[in-house]
Amino acid sequence: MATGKYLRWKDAQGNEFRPVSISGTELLNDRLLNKSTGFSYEEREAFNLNGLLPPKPQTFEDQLKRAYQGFLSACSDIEQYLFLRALQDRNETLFYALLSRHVEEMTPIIYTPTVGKACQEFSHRYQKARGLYVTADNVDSMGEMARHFAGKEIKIIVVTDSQGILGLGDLGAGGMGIPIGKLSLYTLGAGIHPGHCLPVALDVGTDNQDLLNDPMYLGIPKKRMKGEAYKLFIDKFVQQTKLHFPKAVLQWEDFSKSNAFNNLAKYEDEIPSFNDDIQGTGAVVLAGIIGATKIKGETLGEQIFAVYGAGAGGVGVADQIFAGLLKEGVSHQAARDRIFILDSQGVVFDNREGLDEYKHRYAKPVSLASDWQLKEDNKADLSELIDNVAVTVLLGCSGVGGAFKENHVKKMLDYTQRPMVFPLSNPTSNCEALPEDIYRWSQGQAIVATGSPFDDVEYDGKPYRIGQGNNVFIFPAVGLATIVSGVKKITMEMFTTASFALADYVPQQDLDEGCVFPRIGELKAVSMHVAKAVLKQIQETDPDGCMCGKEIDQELAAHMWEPIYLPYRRV
Ligand SMILES: NC(=O)c1ccc[n+]([C@@H]2O[C@H](COP(=O)([O-])OP(=O)(O)OC[C@H]3O[C@@H](n4cnc5c(N)ncnc54)[C@H](O)[C@@H]3O)[C@@H](O)[C@H]2O)c1
Ligand SMILES: O=C(O)C[C@H](O)C(=O)O
Ligand SMILES: [Mn+2]
Repeated sequence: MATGKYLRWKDAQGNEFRPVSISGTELLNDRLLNKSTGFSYEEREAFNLNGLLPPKPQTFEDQLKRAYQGFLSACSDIEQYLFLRALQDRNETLFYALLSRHVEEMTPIIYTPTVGKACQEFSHRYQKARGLYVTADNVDSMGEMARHFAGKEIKIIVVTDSQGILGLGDLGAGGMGIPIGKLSLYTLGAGIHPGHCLPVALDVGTDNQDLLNDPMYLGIPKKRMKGEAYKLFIDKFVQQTKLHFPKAVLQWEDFSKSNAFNNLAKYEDEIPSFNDDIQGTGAVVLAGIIGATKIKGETLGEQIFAVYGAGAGGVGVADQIFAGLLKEGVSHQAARDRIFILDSQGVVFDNREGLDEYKHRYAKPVSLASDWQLKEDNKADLSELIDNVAVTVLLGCSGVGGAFKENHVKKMLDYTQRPMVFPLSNPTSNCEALPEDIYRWSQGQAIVATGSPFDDVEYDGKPYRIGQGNNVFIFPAVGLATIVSGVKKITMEMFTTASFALADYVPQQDLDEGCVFPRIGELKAVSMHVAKAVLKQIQETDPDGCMCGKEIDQELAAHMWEPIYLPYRRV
């Protein structure tokens, strides 16, 4: 639990209280300690708050009511986002209590899809400082910057360089919205104390010309740092992080594909870290596929997979499917043979010049297509792949809205009664197909999941709930398990375990109705279930290691933060 200013103590009678040493406006301006109108008469007296608040203290429930009214009176999704962010910056306890009472309604506001718009409009909507902006000019002084967070014991950092924000691309300094949103889900979903969370934006410039042309742009108005200079900068950032935030787990988020793979490979043995787009996405998608195979009464090894989009998400998904196939006993070669990846040039064949390193393992021999009818020799697009290969699982990680068409889904029905069609790209406008179209094209037979949230769809008089295949069902749990256990390396096996645990969580009734993911409203229960499974695996893999002799439930409970007010006593 939190140290320093945010301690929880018990007195001799067993009454819990928080020892607080600050007072007056300093206390009201501390987002982790502020109770605002919730300070009692006694606390107002003890903490020098007289005259600083409207006279009548309010109950927590009334504060929540007022906050919810404020949320509802905001007239658009972005206004609601700004309302919630402002509340978060004033009073985190109230913010998380409100969120936890309205998870389904508010997650799409603080997270995908609205957070995408907030990142795009960042410079025009900026309100208050949060997190760290690390640049080439200040990276060497991270020690000094870290002092602002002294006493908070940073345990989880989500960092982006903003080059691949969702499917929206390079958003420069505006990408900061993503670490802030992801970390809110760490607290909401995994109970991590908000004081332990640090959002970081690495501002290395931007290649987004619209931002560079915008006089209001708040980031460094220069082209992106690249090559050796970029690598050196990232290295400095990691070394400084290890030094000044020695307890932190590092989550890489929304880096462009090559940097995503390179940074992960370079540092995963050096600092407990993972790339959410690669590994979190891989695990969540495998879970959905496992659920769908249960619906179909088939195995993973009976499927043929087309992963549309061969970047961080797509190759991460391919890697995790590969691991799932191996776990089922399928051979390396047979597993590779069943996974096709496509990028902007179509199916990845081995005749490509300058093929990116991370795509090699799924490149298919071009001879495979020798008898395919192709518009262009040795090149196959998605239609041509599905015309020639009995694809049963179609996964979208391309960021290309509307890329999945009727002919793709219809053709899959020739190969299987229940095709899996997961358009996973975010935000909503980048989704490869609308769920209602997929149901129409497949006469309700497709098993559908999307990355962004969608309302239920009615087809042929029957309602369908659209499962959200989003890494939110994985990263808070894996991050929590890492923090709780103190493991030094986050492994592929931890993600595979998380994936099977998530699949296990989905009740048979949901599967019967064709839905392979839990409701977002269950995020906390899901995260606890998945984190437990990962902790168990850590314990079993290394019985003498960091989880030796520890009771998992107790360890988890000791890390849980609840958004409630404790009485304050002056120290
Ligand atoms: N649901 C989730 O949890 C989740 C997780 C991660 C990423 N995503 C989404 O996946 C998308 C991609 O993210 P990323 O981080 O992998 O990006 P990325 O840039 O690393 O990869 C995008 C890939 O799509 C390919 N592509 C682009 N245009 C294409 C086209 N016309 N046809 C086929 N392929 C094309 C690119 O070549 C690249 O291989 C984004 O929209 C993102 O929101 C979703
Ligand atoms: O942020 C999300 O909603 C999921 C994922 O990390 C993405 O980049 O799209
Ligand atoms: Mn992401």
